[in-house]
Amino acid sequence: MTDSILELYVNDGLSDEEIDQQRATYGPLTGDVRELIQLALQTRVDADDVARAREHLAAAREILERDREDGPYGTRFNDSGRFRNWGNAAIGLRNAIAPIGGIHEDDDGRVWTDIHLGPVYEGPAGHVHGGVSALLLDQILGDAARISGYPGMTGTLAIRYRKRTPLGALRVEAKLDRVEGRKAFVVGHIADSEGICVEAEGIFIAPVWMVQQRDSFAEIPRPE
Ligand SMILES: CCCCCCCC/C=C\CCCCCCCC(=O)SCCNC(=O)CCNC(=O)[C@H](O)C(C)(C)COP(=O)(O)OP(=O)(O)OC[C@H]1O[C@@H](n2cnc3c(N)ncnc32)[C@H](O)[C@@H]1OP(=O)(O)O
Repeated sequence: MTDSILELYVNDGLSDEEIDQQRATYGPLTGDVRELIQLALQTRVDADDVARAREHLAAAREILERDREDGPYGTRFNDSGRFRNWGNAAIGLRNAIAPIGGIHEDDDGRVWTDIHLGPVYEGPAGHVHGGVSALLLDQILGDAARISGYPGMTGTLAIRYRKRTPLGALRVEAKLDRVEGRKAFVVGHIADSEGICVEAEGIFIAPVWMVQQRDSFAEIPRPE
């Protein structure tokens, strides 16, 4: 069965140089917008200054809207096999709400990231929103499955919030536990400097269309 999700896996024919150029152009824009999101929450300037700042933002929007796409970014790749999921809500390079900047892989298959969650990810006062923790774990557990050779969609994500997760510096990590047929079982956690705050077990299931696509690649593509 052809799955409509495949229509969002597109070879856009860009050269590696063009991809690098896009990264250099749009990455810093994402960083600026990320800072703006936090400023919108934290600024204490008065109404006149807010009005002036909004005029500048309107001018910036007018420029950016001159040439834009509609709809989701999807997953794009080129002839040399570089994959981009730059719209991804957890890790996308062009997504200003994505909290993860990049991931590390260890030789033993452990995947981890060190992140700093600012006040825009707040749930309980001063602490991380539980849904944001789930977002982080879904991504890093999914990446651990993929990097171990078993990419899949999240079938089940079981989360145990063991203690409150403070905003600030956190480590998120995950590792493949076992594989049964099309199901990859992955375990992971979020920790602060004093230990584990949130634990998770995920079951990542390779849909049939993904198994077919995966088999046509020499190795599982690494999104950038
Ligand atoms: C050009 C392609 C390139 C390929 C390489 C790609 C690189 C990929 C890059 C990146 C990878 C991803 C990294 C991202 C991380 C973030 C992931 C997300 O946030 S995903 C969004 C949230 N998840 C969904 O929206 C899923 C929605 N659900 C579904 O699509 C289906 O239900 C799916 C695929 C999960 C299962 O559907 P079925 O039709 O394949 O499953 P059936 O055939 O019924 O069952 C297979 C086995 O799985 C069990 N199963 C089915 N559903 C289950 C579930 N929900 N939980 C646990 N087990 C389940 C069944 O009991 C069965 O087990 P038994 O083989 O009998 O032992």
